[in-house]
Amino acid sequence: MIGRLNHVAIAVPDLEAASAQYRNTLGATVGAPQDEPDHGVTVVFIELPNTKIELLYPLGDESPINGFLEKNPSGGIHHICYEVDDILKARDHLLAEGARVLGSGEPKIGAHGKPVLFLHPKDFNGCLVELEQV
Ligand SMILES: C[C@H](C(=O)O)C(=O)SCCNC(=O)CCNC(=O)[C@H](O)C(C)(C)COP(=O)(O)OP(=O)(O)OC[C@H]1O[C@@H](n2cnc3c(N)ncnc32)[C@H](O)[C@@H]1OP(=O)(O)O
Ligand SMILES: [Co+2]
Repeated sequence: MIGRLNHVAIAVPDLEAASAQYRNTLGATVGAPQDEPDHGVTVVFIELPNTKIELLYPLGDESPINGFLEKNPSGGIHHICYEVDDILKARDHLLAEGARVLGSGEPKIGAHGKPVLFLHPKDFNGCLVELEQV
């Protein structure tokens, strides 16, 4: 069911500084900030040869990243995103397996314009999992 690793997301306390560090210190190809109001984040994607890094910064008071940064003020790995062919089929399988799908359970459109869902970290070894239909 899960396919390629689409991205690894890192919540950062300073998006500009983290972007400059990846661009200048790590010599990576760093995209422009992208507001995702539906998800309460501003994201920056870093293209790697085999996957992407998604830098996450809170957008708005309700952002799910605020709580994470309060607990982890210097930032940290926030989630990993796996690709799936059919997100509704994957969701129904996961629900049947007893996993918790976060939010309404209906996919939202993510930063790549594709449907995404999130699975509770407590069900996956303390790791917040995102699924993206590609
Ligand atoms: C758009 C873009 C894209 O790629 O397209 C994105 O990714 S958007 C990315 C932003 N969107 C999301 O993250 C949506 C999914 N996230 C959520 O629904 C929520 O953040 C959540 C349910 C994971 C956590 O909600 P919360 O922070 O209010 O809840 P709590 O603080 O009570 O956390 C409950 C327990 O989960 C743990 N916990 C919280 N967040 C994480 C995380 N990222 N990774 C691992 N564990 C986590 C807490 O430490 C706590 O553990 P303990 O009980 O042991 O203390
Ligand atoms: Co993501």
